[in-house]
Amino acid sequence: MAIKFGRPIEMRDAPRRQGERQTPLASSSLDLTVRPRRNRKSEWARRLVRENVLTTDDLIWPMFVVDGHNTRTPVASMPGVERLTVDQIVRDAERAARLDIPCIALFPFTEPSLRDEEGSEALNPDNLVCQSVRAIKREFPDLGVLCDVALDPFTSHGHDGLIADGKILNDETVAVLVRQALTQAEAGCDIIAPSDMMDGRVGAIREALDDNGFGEVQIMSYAAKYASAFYGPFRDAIGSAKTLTGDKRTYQMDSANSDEALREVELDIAEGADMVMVKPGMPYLDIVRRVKDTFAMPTFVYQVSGEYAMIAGAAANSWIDGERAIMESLVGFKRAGADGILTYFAPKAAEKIKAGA
Ligand SMILES: NCc1[nH]cc(CCC(=O)O)c1CC(=O)O
Ligand SMILES: [Mg+2]
Repeated sequence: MAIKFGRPIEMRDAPRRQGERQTPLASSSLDLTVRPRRNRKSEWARRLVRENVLTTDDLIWPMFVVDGHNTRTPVASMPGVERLTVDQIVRDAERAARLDIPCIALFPFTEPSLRDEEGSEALNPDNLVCQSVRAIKREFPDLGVLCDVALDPFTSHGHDGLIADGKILNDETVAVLVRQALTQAEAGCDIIAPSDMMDGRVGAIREALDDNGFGEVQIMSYAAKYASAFYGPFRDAIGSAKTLTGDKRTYQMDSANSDEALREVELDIAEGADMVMVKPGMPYLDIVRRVKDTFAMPTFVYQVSGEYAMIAGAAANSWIDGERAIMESLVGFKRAGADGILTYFAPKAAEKIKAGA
């Protein structure tokens, strides 16, 4: 059947039956040959024609790590999400493994006293991220661990790179990011995920990993990352919201752009990215679709903190049915072409999937 704009051409002019019917219609009946509702008549019929499925294999669970012991601190703007001390991160890693979530992602809340202009704590082999990776890998070597590469959790100004005269320096920042990536790889990180949006960082990190015996460490590039208001709660969670000076629009993308996302993704693939990511998620589903269709790469999407807060906040007020909204938003990413989703809803969604719901 020829399809144009998603509709079979043959159907456009013939929605109704031609000629005489054997059985006369009741006066209120439409004489329709095609009734799409037939395929929705019951749960088994809907399951039979369902085009996309969400499985636990599609999920990456981002977690926040903080200094201390045996403590879980709620993040006010992300109801249900907590900052965890390293021992508690290991407990949630165990939960991830039990739920068949393939991979977790780690983000640190760095003590303000450890933050400086250069983000030097990023290079400390004993920083919270590295401690967590080692602790997790000791107990759960088969759980994937992704580490974010960017300086914002470690800088006093909250930017992802080094600053001089109010400008974010590109090449100087890349040199530091390379060292940060090596530090994380040394700790046992499986996937390096540069989220900084400096030009050329994927190639530089790939070369350094290969030169230092980390040829198997993957790179998931935040390739099309937009300057977004939806990162607000994340910046609360890592403690950079109050300190951030200005915004990130000289390095993160303009939300009005789409072709530019393809150019960014193309560059990161050429530089050696194994997987690419679009971020944020829900307002950028068109970008996910274009990236997947254009490059046929493993394509990930980040349902970011503000998206989480919108759903969790509305659900907490009973303005929406939270569980259904979560699953609907996640299958929406699959429908758009995503191979996987970073989402703070990962454990909840995995539990629901496992319960067969
Ligand atoms: N470069 C850091 C980084 N890595 C992931 C997020 C956002 C994640 C979220 O909002 O859930 C950010 C924030 C930012 O760029 O300001
Ligand atoms: Mg780029």
